[in-house]
Amino acid sequence: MNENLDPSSENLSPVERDIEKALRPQEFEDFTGQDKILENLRIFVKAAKLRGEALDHVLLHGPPGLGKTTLSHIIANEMGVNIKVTSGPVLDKPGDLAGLLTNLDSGDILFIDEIHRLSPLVEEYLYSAMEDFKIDIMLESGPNARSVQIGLNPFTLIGATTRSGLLTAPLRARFGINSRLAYYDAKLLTTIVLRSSAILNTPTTEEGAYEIARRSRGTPRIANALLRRTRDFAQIKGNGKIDTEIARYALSALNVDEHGLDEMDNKILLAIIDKFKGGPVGLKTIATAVGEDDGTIEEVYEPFLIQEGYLMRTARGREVTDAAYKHLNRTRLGQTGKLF
Ligand SMILES: Nc1ncnc2c1ncn2[C@@H]1O[C@H](COP(=O)(O)OP(=O)(O)OP(=O)(O)O)[C@@H](O)[C@H]1O
Ligand SMILES: [Mg+2]
Repeated sequence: MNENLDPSSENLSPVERDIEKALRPQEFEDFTGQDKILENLRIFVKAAKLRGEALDHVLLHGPPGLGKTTLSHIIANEMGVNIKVTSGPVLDKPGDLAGLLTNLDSGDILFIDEIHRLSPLVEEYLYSAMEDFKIDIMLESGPNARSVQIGLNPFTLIGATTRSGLLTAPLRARFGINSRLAYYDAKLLTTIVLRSSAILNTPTTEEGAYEIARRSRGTPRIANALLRRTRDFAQIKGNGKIDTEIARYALSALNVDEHGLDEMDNKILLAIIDKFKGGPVGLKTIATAVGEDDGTIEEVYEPFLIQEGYLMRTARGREVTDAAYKHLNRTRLGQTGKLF
């Protein structure tokens, strides 16, 4: 994904990080879209609070930037509990996990990002913690080594992943609540852009917001990033206001394609068209052609291309649609290599 448009929070400047924080919804009320998921979560949170219990474990999956981390923090706020944040690759020994788990108060949330990247050893260690709120810890080492079982405060594990296909069945089965976030339509993203521009004190017309929204790849993170950059253009090249004209100007200066597809989206479609006559072609072959991991293509890029009608998944492999040819200004050739 284009780095400028998809800043993961680690490589943001302090100012940008503050902005990111200000834009992040804090309560169910501020979170736009994903209605079905929200509706259920509100009920589960309310019921758990009424019973004075920890919320059941939650698995959030879906493409990057759709609100998994945001939703986890909202759940903690709404439950009125603490949230400890870690990630799969960081937890490389069961001991790291034990330290975190034993420090959780009753009802607290442990958020594990990129949970598909847990090592098998740590994952197995997590099973009894999730199921019985118990873990084994090793006392001493060498010949005196022995393990004791200790009880944990009831807690909620929230796991987030962009690659749910990589989760093992036993881990997946231990989540009582399992939600897949979907891409946002342009209308929802317009609401998000308008909310963000209000927080940023940038006057924005509904049409201007829509122009940004419809070119944001169905993704709130990209919509917010494009809004911030468009705001810069509005300030320097315009009168500080965002309308359709300045939005179009900014988006074209930022090389954002008319339909919001990013570089990798277009690369995938072009490879299928130019190298494989539009398909069908296998996923691994596409991955090699564009130099991207096949799992990432399958779980990050394909869902959007399929949703937007550029790509089809068939029994014989991936095929592009006429819309893809049109989008990329290519002409579909017949089997003989001649034009239809
Ligand atoms: N439903 C929403 N309403 C308003 N803003 C949202 C919504 N979802 C996400 N955002 C905004 O988009 C940004 C990215 O969301 P978030 O970090 O939660 O995505 P993520 O799914 O955790 O992504 P990743 O897989 O890369 O970790 C947030 O900072 C937030 O400002
Ligand atoms: Mg996240």
